[in-house]
Amino acid sequence: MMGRTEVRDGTGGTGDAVIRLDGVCKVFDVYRRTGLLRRERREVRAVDGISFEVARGETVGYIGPNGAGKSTTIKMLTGILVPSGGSVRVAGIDPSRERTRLARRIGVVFGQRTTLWWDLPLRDSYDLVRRMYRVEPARFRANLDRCVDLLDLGPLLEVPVRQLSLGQRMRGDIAAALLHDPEVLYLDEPTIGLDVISKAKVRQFLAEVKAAGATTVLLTTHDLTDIEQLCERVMVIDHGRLVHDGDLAGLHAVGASERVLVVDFARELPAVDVPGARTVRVEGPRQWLSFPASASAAPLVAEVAARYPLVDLSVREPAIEEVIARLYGDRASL
Ligand SMILES: Nc1ncnc2c1ncn2[C@@H]1O[C@H](COP(=O)(O)OP(=O)(O)OP(=O)(O)O)[C@@H](O)[C@H]1O
Repeated sequence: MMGRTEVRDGTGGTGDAVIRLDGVCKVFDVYRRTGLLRRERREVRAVDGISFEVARGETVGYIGPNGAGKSTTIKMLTGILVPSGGSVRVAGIDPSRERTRLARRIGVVFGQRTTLWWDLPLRDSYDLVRRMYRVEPARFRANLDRCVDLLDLGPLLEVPVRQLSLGQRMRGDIAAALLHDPEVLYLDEPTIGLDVISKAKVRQFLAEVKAAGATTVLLTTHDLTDIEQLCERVMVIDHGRLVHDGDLAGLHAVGASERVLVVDFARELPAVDVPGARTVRVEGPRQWLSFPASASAAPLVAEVAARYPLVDLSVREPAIEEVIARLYGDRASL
């Protein structure tokens, strides 16, 4: 299952790993009231023996269904939570022991909440970041100019954060996380709730960060397009365990997932019959054709267009949950 080949050094790890987890666990005690004065203790193993390494400059997707343990992992990587077992190193630092020292070396973006100051204009928030991390002025200016340029922040710098749209705020948050040149960037759902244009801007910016090669990125998302556009490697966590570590194609192959071509014809037709796909739904002139996610849609589209009066089409990606459900279905039947 672990589809990655790693060159190990004598210390049991890869030479240039910036993030290193070895047998990491996090157990929460959860109490449930069972009577007037009685409560029952239950253990939740949110992370259950995870080991992986991420090399310098890699952008890795970290995905899984709700409650899988992604946020718990990221909280251990930032030092907010102390692991119940195993060891964590980020840039050579044990996060829970040296959280403040680590903070200078990492950047964190949570899609669900902002790290910016709500009532301050973006520019003032950035100035506070500069002072907090004691970023050298010339470096700060260069980083800010680059972010303003690539994230289109120019017209927003004087606007208080609370007046920004979600997409604008997210771009502002991403810039704030990078102004101190972190070696490692954690992105927790950076495109959640964004419109198509904002999503594209965020992805394009992250692609530039990746191309520059200096930052190691761990990306948590429910949007497979984020992964497809940014990550050669994807790790899947479910029930606190790593169930896949490899490329996205490998995940689709293992999960036997399917994409759906939605076609609109000029008129109602019986279910179409084209090689490499099966028609799974017909509704008036619209039909849904399922085909393997690992296959290209191009030959299928060409075939349909050549044989039928095609008016419009779109391709629907499988949801991560669906891929993982299949992956698990397959494993359960082994
Ligand atoms: N502080 C806590 N106390 C008790 N249980 C917790 C706590 N934090 C997380 N859990 C539990 O640990 C498990 C993993 O949660 P976690 O938030 O890491 O999942 P996730 O993969 O980030 O999910 P989501 O995609 O919904 O954010 C869940 O069962 C959750 O209920």
